[in-house]
Amino acid sequence: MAIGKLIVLTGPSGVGKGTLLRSLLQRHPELYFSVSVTTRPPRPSETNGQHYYFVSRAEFDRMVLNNELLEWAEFAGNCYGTPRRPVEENIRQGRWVVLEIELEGARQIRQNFPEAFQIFILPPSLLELEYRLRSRGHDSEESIARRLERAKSEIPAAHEFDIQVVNDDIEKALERIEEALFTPVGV
Ligand SMILES: Nc1nc2c(ncn2[C@@H]2O[C@H](COP(=O)(O)OP(=O)(O)O)[C@@H](O)[C@H]2O)c(=O)[nH]1
Ligand SMILES: Nc1ncnc2c1ncn2[C@@H]1O[C@H](COP(=O)(O)OP(=O)(O)O)[C@@H](O)[C@H]1O
Repeated sequence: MAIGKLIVLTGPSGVGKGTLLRSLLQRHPELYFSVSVTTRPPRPSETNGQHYYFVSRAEFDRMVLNNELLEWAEFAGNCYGTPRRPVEENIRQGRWVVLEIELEGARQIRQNFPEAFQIFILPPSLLELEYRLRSRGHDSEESIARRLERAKSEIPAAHEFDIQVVNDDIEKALERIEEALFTPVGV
Protein backbone atom coordinates (compact mmCIF):
# COMPACT_ATOMS: atom_id res chain seq x y z
CA MET A 1 0.00 0.00 0.00
CA ALA A 2 1.15 3.55 -0.74
CA ILE A 3 2.78 5.32 2.18
CA GLY A 4 1.52 8.86 2.73
CA LYS A 5 3.70 11.83 3.29
CA LEU A 6 4.32 14.47 5.86
CA ILE A 7 4.02 18.18 5.01
CA VAL A 8 5.25 20.81 7.46
CA LEU A 9 4.02 24.40 7.33
CA THR A 10 6.05 26.85 9.41
CA GLY A 11 6.49 30.59 9.63
CA PRO A 12 6.16 33.35 12.20
CA SER A 13 2.98 33.79 14.17
CA GLY A 14 0.59 36.12 12.31
CA VAL A 15 2.07 35.44 8.86
CA GLY A 16 -1.13 33.72 7.71
CA LYS A 17 -0.37 30.00 8.16
CA GLY A 18 -3.83 29.26 9.55
CA THR A 19 -5.53 31.27 6.81
CA LEU A 20 -3.54 29.53 4.05
CA LEU A 21 -4.15 26.14 5.60
CA ARG A 22 -7.91 26.66 5.82
CA SER A 23 -8.06 27.37 2.08
CA LEU A 24 -5.70 24.52 1.28
CA LEU A 25 -7.86 22.05 3.23
CA GLN A 26 -11.02 23.35 1.55
CA ARG A 27 -9.49 22.91 -1.87
CA HIS A 28 -7.88 19.54 -1.05
CA PRO A 29 -10.12 17.73 1.44
CA GLU A 30 -7.98 14.60 1.03
CA LEU A 31 -5.25 16.28 3.13
CA TYR A 32 -5.29 15.33 6.82
CA PHE A 33 -4.66 18.21 9.25
CA SER A 34 -2.91 17.12 12.43
CA VAL A 35 -4.65 18.73 15.43
CA SER A 36 -2.04 19.71 18.03
CA VAL A 37 -2.26 19.72 21.81
CA THR A 38 -1.58 22.98 23.59
CA THR A 39 -1.56 24.43 27.09
CA ARG A 40 -2.67 27.80 25.66
CA PRO A 41 -6.22 28.75 26.70
CA PRO A 42 -8.74 28.58 23.83
CA ARG A 43 -9.63 31.76 21.94
CA PRO A 44 -13.38 32.49 21.66
CA SER A 45 -13.39 31.32 18.02
CA GLU A 46 -11.65 28.00 18.75
CA THR A 47 -13.21 24.57 19.30
CA ASN A 48 -11.56 21.80 21.29
CA GLY A 49 -10.56 18.96 18.97
CA GLN A 50 -10.86 21.07 15.83
CA HIS A 51 -8.25 23.81 16.19
CA TYR A 52 -6.36 22.26 19.10
CA TYR A 53 -6.80 19.83 21.96
CA PHE A 54 -6.61 22.16 24.93
CA VAL A 55 -4.87 20.43 27.85
CA SER A 56 -3.43 21.30 31.25
CA ARG A 57 0.32 21.56 31.75
CA ALA A 58 0.21 18.35 33.83
CA GLU A 59 -1.51 16.49 30.97
CA PHE A 60 0.98 17.90 28.46
CA ASP A 61 3.93 16.79 30.62
CA ARG A 62 2.38 13.33 30.91
CA MET A 63 2.10 13.07 27.12
CA VAL A 64 5.76 14.10 26.73
CA LEU A 65 6.89 11.52 29.29
CA ASN A 66 4.81 8.77 27.62
CA ASN A 67 6.36 9.59 24.24
CA GLU A 68 2.90 10.41 22.87
CA LEU A 69 4.13 13.49 20.99
CA LEU A 70 6.00 13.38 17.69
CA GLU A 71 7.56 16.76 18.47
CA TRP A 72 6.84 19.58 20.88
CA ALA A 73 8.04 23.07 21.76
CA GLU A 74 7.41 26.03 23.99
CA PHE A 75 6.13 29.17 22.28
CA ALA A 76 5.32 32.54 23.88
CA GLY A 77 4.84 30.97 27.31
CA ASN A 78 2.79 27.92 26.28
CA CYS A 79 3.53 24.36 25.13
CA TYR A 80 2.47 22.92 21.79
CA GLY A 81 2.89 19.38 20.46
CA THR A 82 1.86 16.96 17.71
CA PRO A 83 0.07 13.79 18.86
CA ARG A 84 2.05 10.89 17.42
CA ARG A 85 -0.59 8.19 16.85
CA PRO A 86 -2.97 9.93 14.37
CA VAL A 87 -0.05 11.14 12.25
CA GLU A 88 1.57 7.71 12.06
CA GLU A 89 -1.75 5.97 11.36
CA ASN A 90 -2.78 8.36 8.59
CA ILE A 91 0.61 8.13 6.91
CA ARG A 92 0.44 4.34 7.12
CA GLN A 93 -2.94 4.50 5.41
CA GLY A 94 -1.42 6.48 2.54
CA ARG A 95 -2.70 9.97 3.43
CA TRP A 96 -0.83 13.25 3.23
CA VAL A 97 -0.62 14.73 6.69
CA VAL A 98 -0.11 18.46 7.28
CA LEU A 99 1.53 19.84 10.44
CA GLU A 100 1.23 23.58 11.15
CA ILE A 101 3.99 24.10 13.71
CA GLU A 102 6.71 26.54 14.78
CA LEU A 103 10.41 26.37 13.92
CA GLU A 104 11.77 24.23 16.77
CA GLY A 105 9.15 21.57 16.13
CA ALA A 106 9.83 21.68 12.39
CA ARG A 107 13.52 21.03 13.10
CA GLN A 108 12.64 18.03 15.26
CA ILE A 109 10.50 16.66 12.43
CA ARG A 110 13.36 17.19 9.97
CA GLN A 111 15.63 15.11 12.20
CA ASN A 112 13.17 12.26 12.50
CA PHE A 113 11.44 12.43 9.10
CA PRO A 114 14.03 13.76 6.63
CA GLU A 115 11.66 12.95 3.77
CA ALA A 116 9.00 15.39 5.05
CA PHE A 117 8.28 18.31 2.73
CA GLN A 118 8.94 21.55 4.61
CA ILE A 119 7.41 24.92 3.71
CA PHE A 120 8.34 28.25 5.33
CA ILE A 121 5.83 31.11 5.03
CA LEU A 122 7.36 34.59 5.06
CA PRO A 123 5.63 37.94 5.64
CA PRO A 124 6.06 40.72 3.04
CA SER A 125 7.75 42.74 5.87
CA LEU A 126 8.02 42.84 9.66
CA LEU A 127 5.77 45.89 9.68
CA GLU A 128 3.05 43.97 7.81
CA LEU A 129 3.50 41.05 10.24
CA GLU A 130 2.94 43.39 13.19
CA TYR A 131 -0.09 44.86 11.43
CA ARG A 132 -1.56 41.37 10.88
CA LEU A 133 -0.98 40.34 14.51
CA ARG A 134 -2.71 43.50 15.71
CA SER A 135 -5.59 43.45 13.24
CA ARG A 136 -6.32 39.82 14.08
CA GLY A 137 -7.25 41.09 17.52
CA HIS A 138 -6.54 37.83 19.41
CA ASP A 139 -3.49 38.66 21.42
CA SER A 140 -2.54 41.00 24.26
CA GLU A 141 0.21 43.59 23.71
CA GLU A 142 2.58 41.34 25.66
CA SER A 143 1.73 38.34 23.51
CA ILE A 144 2.15 40.39 20.30
CA ALA A 145 5.58 41.59 21.49
CA ARG A 146 6.65 38.00 22.26
CA ARG A 147 5.46 36.81 18.86
CA LEU A 148 7.32 39.61 17.07
CA GLU A 149 10.53 38.89 18.99
CA ARG A 150 10.24 35.23 18.11
CA ALA A 151 9.57 36.12 14.45
CA LYS A 152 12.89 37.99 14.28
CA SER A 153 14.76 34.83 15.28
CA GLU A 154 12.63 32.49 13.11
CA ILE A 155 12.74 34.36 9.78
CA PRO A 156 16.52 33.90 9.23
CA ALA A 157 15.92 30.11 9.33
CA ALA A 158 13.70 30.20 6.23
CA HIS A 159 16.54 28.94 4.01
CA GLU A 160 16.57 25.59 5.90
CA PHE A 161 13.22 24.74 4.28
CA ASP A 162 12.40 23.09 0.93
CA ILE A 163 10.52 26.17 -0.24
CA GLN A 164 9.93 29.71 1.02
CA VAL A 165 6.60 31.35 0.18
CA VAL A 166 5.94 35.06 0.76
CA ASN A 167 2.33 35.48 1.86
CA ASP A 168 1.62 38.83 0.23
CA ASP A 169 -1.21 38.06 -2.18
CA ILE A 170 -2.97 35.10 -0.56
CA GLU A 171 -4.10 33.53 -3.85
CA LYS A 172 -0.56 33.63 -5.26
CA ALA A 173 0.85 32.12 -2.07
CA LEU A 174 -1.69 29.30 -2.25
CA GLU A 175 -0.86 28.60 -5.88
CA ARG A 176 2.83 28.42 -5.03
CA ILE A 177 2.14 25.87 -2.28
CA GLU A 178 -0.17 23.83 -4.51
CA GLU A 179 2.39 23.83 -7.29
CA ALA A 180 5.08 22.54 -4.91
CA LEU A 181 2.83 19.84 -3.46
CA PHE A 182 0.92 18.62 -6.48
CA THR A 183 3.22 18.98 -9.48
CA PRO A 184 4.51 15.51 -10.32
CA VAL A 185 8.29 15.12 -9.98
CA GLY A 186 10.08 15.57 -13.29
CA VAL A 187 7.51 17.98 -14.78
N1 LIG B 1 6.14 22.80 17.69
C1 LIG B 1 4.82 22.97 17.56
N2 LIG B 1 4.32 24.19 17.29
C2 LIG B 1 2.97 24.31 17.14
C3 LIG B 1 2.10 23.21 17.26
N3 LIG B 1 0.84 23.65 17.07
C4 LIG B 1 0.93 24.96 16.82
N4 LIG B 1 2.20 25.38 16.87
C5 LIG B 1 2.76 26.73 16.63
O1 LIG B 1 2.68 27.49 17.81
C6 LIG B 1 2.67 28.87 17.47
C7 LIG B 1 1.59 29.59 18.27
O2 LIG B 1 0.33 29.10 17.90
P1 LIG B 1 -0.98 29.87 18.35
O3 LIG B 1 -0.93 30.18 19.81
O4 LIG B 1 -2.15 29.10 17.85
O5 LIG B 1 -0.86 31.29 17.64
P2 LIG B 1 -0.99 31.73 16.11
O6 LIG B 1 -0.36 30.68 15.26
O7 LIG B 1 -0.28 33.01 16.10
O8 LIG B 1 -2.45 31.85 15.82
C8 LIG B 1 2.44 28.92 15.95
O9 LIG B 1 3.69 29.20 15.34
C9 LIG B 1 1.98 27.52 15.61
O10 LIG B 1 2.38 27.15 14.29
C10 LIG B 1 2.67 21.93 17.54
O11 LIG B 1 2.02 20.91 17.65
N5 LIG B 1 4.03 21.87 17.68
N1 LIG C 1 -2.11 37.44 2.38
C1 LIG C 1 -2.65 38.13 3.38
N2 LIG C 1 -2.85 39.46 3.27
C2 LIG C 1 -3.40 40.18 4.28
N3 LIG C 1 -3.78 39.66 5.47
C3 LIG C 1 -3.62 38.34 5.64
C4 LIG C 1 -3.05 37.51 4.63
N4 LIG C 1 -2.99 36.24 5.09
C5 LIG C 1 -3.50 36.28 6.35
N5 LIG C 1 -3.89 37.52 6.69
C6 LIG C 1 -4.46 37.99 7.97
O1 LIG C 1 -3.40 38.02 8.91
C7 LIG C 1 -3.86 37.65 10.23
C8 LIG C 1 -3.00 36.49 10.75
O2 LIG C 1 -3.30 35.31 9.99
P1 LIG C 1 -3.30 33.86 10.67
O3 LIG C 1 -3.76 32.91 9.60
O4 LIG C 1 -4.05 33.89 11.95
O5 LIG C 1 -1.72 33.67 10.96
P2 LIG C 1 -0.90 32.50 11.69
O6 LIG C 1 -1.78 31.26 11.67
O7 LIG C 1 0.34 32.34 10.89
O8 LIG C 1 -0.62 32.99 13.09
C9 LIG C 1 -5.34 37.30 10.07
O9 LIG C 1 -6.10 38.43 10.49
C10 LIG C 1 -5.50 37.03 8.58
O10 LIG C 1 -6.79 37.32 8.13
